[in-house]
Amino acid sequence: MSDILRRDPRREWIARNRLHPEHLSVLAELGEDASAATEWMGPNGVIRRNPHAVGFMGPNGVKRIDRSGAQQGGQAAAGAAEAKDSRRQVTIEDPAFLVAVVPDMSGGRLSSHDRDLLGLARQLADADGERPGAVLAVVFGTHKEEAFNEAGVDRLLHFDDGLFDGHAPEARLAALAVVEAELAPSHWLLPDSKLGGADLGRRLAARLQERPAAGVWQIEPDATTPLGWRCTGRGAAGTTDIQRALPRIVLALAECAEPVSETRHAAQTLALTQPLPSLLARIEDLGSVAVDPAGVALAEAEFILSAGNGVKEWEGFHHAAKMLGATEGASRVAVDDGYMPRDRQVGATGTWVTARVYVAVGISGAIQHLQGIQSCEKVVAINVDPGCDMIKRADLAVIGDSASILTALVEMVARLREEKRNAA
Ligand SMILES: Cc1cc2nc3c(=O)[nH]c(=O)nc-3n(C[C@H](O)[C@H](O)[C@H](O)COP(=O)(O)OP(=O)(O)OC[C@H]3O[C@@H](n4cnc5c(N)ncnc54)[C@H](O)[C@@H]3O)c2cc1C
Repeated sequence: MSDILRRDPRREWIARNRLHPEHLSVLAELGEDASAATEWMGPNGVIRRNPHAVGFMGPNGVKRIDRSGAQQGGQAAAGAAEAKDSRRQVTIEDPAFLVAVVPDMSGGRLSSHDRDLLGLARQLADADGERPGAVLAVVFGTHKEEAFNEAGVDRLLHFDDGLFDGHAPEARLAALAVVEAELAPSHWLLPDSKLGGADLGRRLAARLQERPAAGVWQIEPDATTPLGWRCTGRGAAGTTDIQRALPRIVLALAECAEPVSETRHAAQTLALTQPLPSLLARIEDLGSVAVDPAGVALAEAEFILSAGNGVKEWEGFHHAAKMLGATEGASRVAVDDGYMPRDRQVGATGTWVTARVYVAVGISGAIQHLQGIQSCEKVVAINVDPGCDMIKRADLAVIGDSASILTALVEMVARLREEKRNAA
């Protein structure tokens, strides 16, 4: 019997349609307790979600949604565990070709831009089911990433020599040239970002004497082009979109593709057989310069501690920001009330921030504020109201009084630093 998955669109439709008379029996057939089923695996391995399964029946038969956060948290945690377990394992033993991705790895981890790029690479690698390709991640310097497999990486080439740490475009380019000579990837994908990818990608294109596509935000199959794909990228200083045949070297923007979320890959380590050329670098990285986080522009800050109307002890807030090494931000109310300067306002009419960690202290989560933090990677909310919109948006929520939580946080950080000092 063929092992091709056969879909039954009618059954899938019934599973989604809670008003259908056979809804419960079809959910049960799919192997779930229908009353509790919020997620189940569809026939093609894609996770299906039933938003109507959230909540509970009140005493008068009306459905209630628990806004205390307890149910949401529980479901989210259970959902995360389930989603983790339900990822389909994909192993590509003998790839027909390689798609090379050079992530920025800012802060030693895959950024959301890097993950989007890996999603784009998967589109290229998985397009032909008969001839699957493998996604090769080329990573430089020391890193802390542990989930290359969940981000869609089949092969991992790690250059961990200290030579590649910091700003080392010449050494990195030399290594990429060796990868090109030895593995000849079908495509090179780099983030079109200020964190190194844009510069390295253009250097690589010059070295390989190939014209790259920059500012790419979409690719589509197109049999009339030499490589079978066309791409759309921003052009004319971001004022227009340009479509062209997809070249081999692609510099892609954030959100160019959906990051991988439903499969787990081998992330098998590769090593080159050829040695890297010895190099006399003309650029020397003297290391990063410590800056006062308070002076960092909000739009560029990586870690923001932001205050709202729920902050009552301002001295404690400023002390906490200093202790944590965070850049200060604020809601409009905190600014209008004169507690924070106007240039610290986050939101639609303030600054749109892209921090890796955004801690919202006593901020309710009005839509104008949430707009300004939509690109933040992780949001932590400190609030007395478990039902407020900021708690719903947050990846981690702490329910309680802002002053006492910040005091406890500062004490904990001081204690940990002390312990580290004593151990050293
Ligand atoms: C055109 C327009 C543009 C706007 N642009 C922006 C913008 O760019 N940025 C922006 O921020 N707002 C903007 N606003 C305002 C926005 O609508 C909200 O009014 C504002 O964001 C609310 O600020 P807040 O969350 O600090 O205050 P509140 O809404 O008053 O919320 C305070 C929060 O603190 C919590 N809290 C209270 N006491 C404590 C305590 N002791 N400990 C912990 N938590 C506590 C409360 O539960 C509440 O959730 C705009 C509004 C308009 C109309």
